[in-house]
Amino acid sequence: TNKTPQFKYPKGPERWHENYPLAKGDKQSPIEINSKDVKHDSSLSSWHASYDPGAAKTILNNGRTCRVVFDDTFDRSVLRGGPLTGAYRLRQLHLHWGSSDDHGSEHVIDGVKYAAELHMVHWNPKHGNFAGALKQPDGVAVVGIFLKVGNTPKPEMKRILEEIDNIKTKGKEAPFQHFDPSILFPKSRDYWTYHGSFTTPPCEECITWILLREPIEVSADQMAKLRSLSKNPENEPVIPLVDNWRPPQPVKGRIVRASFK
Ligand SMILES: CN(C)c1nnc([C@H](N)S(N)(=O)=O)s1
Ligand SMILES: [Zn+2]
Repeated sequence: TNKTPQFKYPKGPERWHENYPLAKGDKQSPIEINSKDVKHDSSLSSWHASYDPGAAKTILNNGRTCRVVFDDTFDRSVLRGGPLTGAYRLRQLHLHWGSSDDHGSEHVIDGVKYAAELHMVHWNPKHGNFAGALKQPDGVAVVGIFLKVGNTPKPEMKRILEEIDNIKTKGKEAPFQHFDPSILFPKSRDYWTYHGSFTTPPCEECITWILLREPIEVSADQMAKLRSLSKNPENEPVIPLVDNWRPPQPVKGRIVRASFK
């Protein structure tokens, strides 16, 4: 039972376009990826992240997701290679998850919905600042990592989930330092890439998506921990922060390339 995703916006995803016209664009995200339609591109190089653990600053609950914010005032934590030209600066990471383990990811792979999807948002400094990058087709690069419930959970996820108790309600923020998000990467560097958008309004179509093929494992308890976050501010009636995912959008003829055969 995939309950309709809940969002902080007064309207659900089907009505976002009434206030955010881009939401009805031709390059919206997320999308369903079907391996039969994917094109292997042997010219795609491998991607490389060089993150400075000292760039991690805080973790916050913005009522929509839990987000770790990084210092992006210079090329301190960058992503290069793959489909990208130049170095993109890591700005923040956040997650999308469901109300149960059978759904929660935004992208759907060959019909599979993962329990959660982690996004690492990077921007291209050639566009001056983040706001400027949002207006460019090559402005932003998001690495997406799928999370599935398993018996050998990644110890590195613990760091983020340990902080959850300090940011239970909307607006809560806690220091989050000495954290290198590359420890969350799976073994394989295989990825799909396509051009799309932010999955929350205003849904700017400025994103080069790099979706890692190999999911990482989290435990059922870790998923329950994520679902213990609330959308409401402190001292207000509890609204569980779950199902903060946008449903797949029309592909509209876009080609999804794979770095692997
Ligand atoms: C402006 N920023 C950083 C973002 N806007 N929308 C975001 C979405 N959560 S996603 N999923 O990254 O497109 S992140
Ligand atoms: Zn996201």
